[in-house]
Amino acid sequence: MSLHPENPVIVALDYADAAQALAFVDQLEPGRCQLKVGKELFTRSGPAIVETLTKKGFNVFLDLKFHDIPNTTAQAVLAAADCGAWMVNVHASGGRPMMEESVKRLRDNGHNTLLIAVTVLTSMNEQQLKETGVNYSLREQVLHLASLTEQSGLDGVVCSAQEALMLREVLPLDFKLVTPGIRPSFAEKGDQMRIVTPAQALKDGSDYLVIGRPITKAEDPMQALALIEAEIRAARS
Ligand SMILES: O=c1ccn([C@@H]2O[C@H](COP(=O)(O)O)[C@@H](O)[C@H]2O)c(=O)[nH]1
Repeated sequence: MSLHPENPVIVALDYADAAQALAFVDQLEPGRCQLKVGKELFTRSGPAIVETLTKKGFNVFLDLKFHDIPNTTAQAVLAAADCGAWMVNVHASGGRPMMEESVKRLRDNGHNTLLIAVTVLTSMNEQQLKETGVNYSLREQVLHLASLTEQSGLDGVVCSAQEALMLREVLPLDFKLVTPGIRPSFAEKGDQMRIVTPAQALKDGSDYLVIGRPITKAEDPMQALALIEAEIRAARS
């Protein structure tokens, strides 16, 4: 089994501006969940939003999925850590030198920020992956990129919880599996292809469940979060 954190939910704050994000966050007590700042909110509101959420006592996953040459990526990862992010990420398909340089740059500068890598986006299926020129099956590609990520010294990967059981069999217990594409039974699939319920994701070895629209677009976001937490408690009892 993996070393599950007590509160595994990472809420994706995919809001158009800081005011909307903070209106949601102000209803939460720190420690109840982690928060994710992604490309939309970061591009609209800048690094200040990470500092604000961190000062409120939340762990912030800055999900900018860097993918560039090693030096550029490493400097961007360092900048993300300097903002106070608890977790940052790159695309594993950027390759070993890019990942090794990024983790080295973080540690050389005294950061213990978690660095993880995206394997195959949870919005992709077999056919879409093939169209990008990858000839491995989707599961083979996830396994291949997760192994490369682990060999490059990173802390974990972003994958679908559909791949969690497979990865848990071969990767160390403390290697983090961060899984978007989480859909409780009451939520719509939207553009996600490889979806799993919160309870099943934890059962199969996910460490963190990234959940956006099922909470943020719900009629009552706090009630949606409470329902998900209840499902998690039941799965653990
Ligand atoms: O493979 C990936 C990597 C990142 N994401 C991000 O997670 C959230 C999921 O939001 P939902 O609304 O629950 O679908 C979103 O911010 C994505 O950018 C992902 O979905 N898949």
